[in-house]
Amino acid sequence: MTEPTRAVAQGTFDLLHPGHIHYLEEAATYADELHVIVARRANVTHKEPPILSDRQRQETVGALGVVDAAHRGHPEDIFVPIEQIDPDVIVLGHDQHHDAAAISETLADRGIDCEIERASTREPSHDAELLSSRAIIDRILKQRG
Ligand SMILES: Cc1cc2nc3c(=O)[nH]c(=O)nc-3n(C[C@H](O)[C@H](O)[C@H](O)COP(=O)(O)O)c2cc1C
Ligand SMILES: Nc1ncnc2c1ncn2[C@@H]1O[C@H](COP(=O)(O)OP(=O)(O)OP(=O)(O)O)[C@@H](O)[C@H]1O
Repeated sequence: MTEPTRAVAQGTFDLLHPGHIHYLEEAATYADELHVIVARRANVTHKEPPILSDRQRQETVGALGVVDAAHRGHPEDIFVPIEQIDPDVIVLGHDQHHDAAAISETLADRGIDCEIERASTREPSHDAELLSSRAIIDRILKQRG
């Protein structure tokens, strides 16, 4: 009996939208199981911090049918969950700022044998559709602020 293959996807996943679903559904096609690492608020430094707690974002992502397990990210070392999950493939998001080559190098240094893929972009399917947590927040502020 061969072990199920595992894919990892990751992100902040503050206010969920169809872009997240597109990314996770695509990431899930790379392996038998999809494991998602949800970024800790403290590690989201490249943009404004999420509105929702680490726990709420992890539990919401974990409830999605396409996700086999949602993990709260490690506070300091982003490769600790990778060592624990031991994935066959890491699927980067279409706009994620990580450099695939740099990740590959660290994986090799840490003896982790894992492919790296980049997911595609989901474009809006209608004018009013928002495919960004930030844009959803902006609309809330505009309409309710
Ligand atoms: C291979 C990999 C492992 C990650 N592991 C963690 C982690 O352990 N802890 C964490 O807070 N964030 C982790 N992240 C999430 C990054 O912090 C996340 O990609 C970054 O916040 C960008 O998220 P965004 O796409 O939502 O902007 C990881 C990202 C990658 C690519
Ligand atoms: N429209 C989209 N199409 C495909 N993937 C997406 C889309 N929007 C977000 N993602 C992916 O979902 C993951 C989590 O993204 P994130 O939590 O940063 O959401 P976001 O809506 O992009 O946030 P923000 O609007 O604050 O930048 C990332 O890997 C990102 O590439």
